[in-house]
Amino acid sequence: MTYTLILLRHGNSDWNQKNLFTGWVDVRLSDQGVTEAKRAGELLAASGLKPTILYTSVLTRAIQTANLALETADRLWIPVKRSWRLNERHYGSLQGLDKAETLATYGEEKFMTWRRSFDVPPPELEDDAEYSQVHDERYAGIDGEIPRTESLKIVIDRMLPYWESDIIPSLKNGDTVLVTAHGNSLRALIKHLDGISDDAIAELNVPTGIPLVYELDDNFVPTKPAVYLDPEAAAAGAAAVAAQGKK
Ligand SMILES: O=C(O)[C@@H](CO)OP(=O)(O)O
Repeated sequence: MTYTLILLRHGNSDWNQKNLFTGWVDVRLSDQGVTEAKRAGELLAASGLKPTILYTSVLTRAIQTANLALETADRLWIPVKRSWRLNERHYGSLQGLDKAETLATYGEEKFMTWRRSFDVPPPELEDDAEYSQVHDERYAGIDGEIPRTESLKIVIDRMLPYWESDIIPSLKNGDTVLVTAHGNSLRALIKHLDGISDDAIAELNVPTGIPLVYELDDNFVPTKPAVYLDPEAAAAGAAAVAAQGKK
């Protein structure tokens, strides 16, 4: 028995376009992101893959992306589950800062440690800061504290319980699962699925808006390398993410 899992990072957002650290700030898709999301739906339809359940974060850019992709693929009707556990990594006090300015101010080593180290979170965001989420009603019911910052390790620790409790049961049920989430929450899931080391994960970047398809075995381990439905665009998109800040 094999299981099909499709991962999709949201399309380019307004803040991706402006080159700002985003994290839990609830920005919307840019026009480019809308186009990317529709194209993701075209790629899904052309591949013959038919998602039967959708998982998203509770951030608008992921929800918009999923809706546009599924509408394009004529599957807007499938059941949906959303969880904050699929949210982007909380970027702490970097949320809202310009990536190029941050790089220039703090230097490459610190910038890359904050962006891509496994377990060093950026400084915490103050509760009264403009881009804090502590009073956001969508997080009123979350178990435990709302994060003030997160490392990739912390994202893995809050995302994996949901993978186990909800997404794996859907796969076991025979569903073709579409997970629409974020650069760093998907890096967390890919690290787990592909068994990538804490060091090597620094090099992995996820492009916006291109479905990544896994075939998993009975132990939910990939039977072969996952495939982007547009490999060329995915490689170019991942390189663009890696270069953020340097322009
Ligand atoms: O700003 C963010 O929230 C993320 C994703 O857009 O950026 P980065 O790729 O720098 O982790």
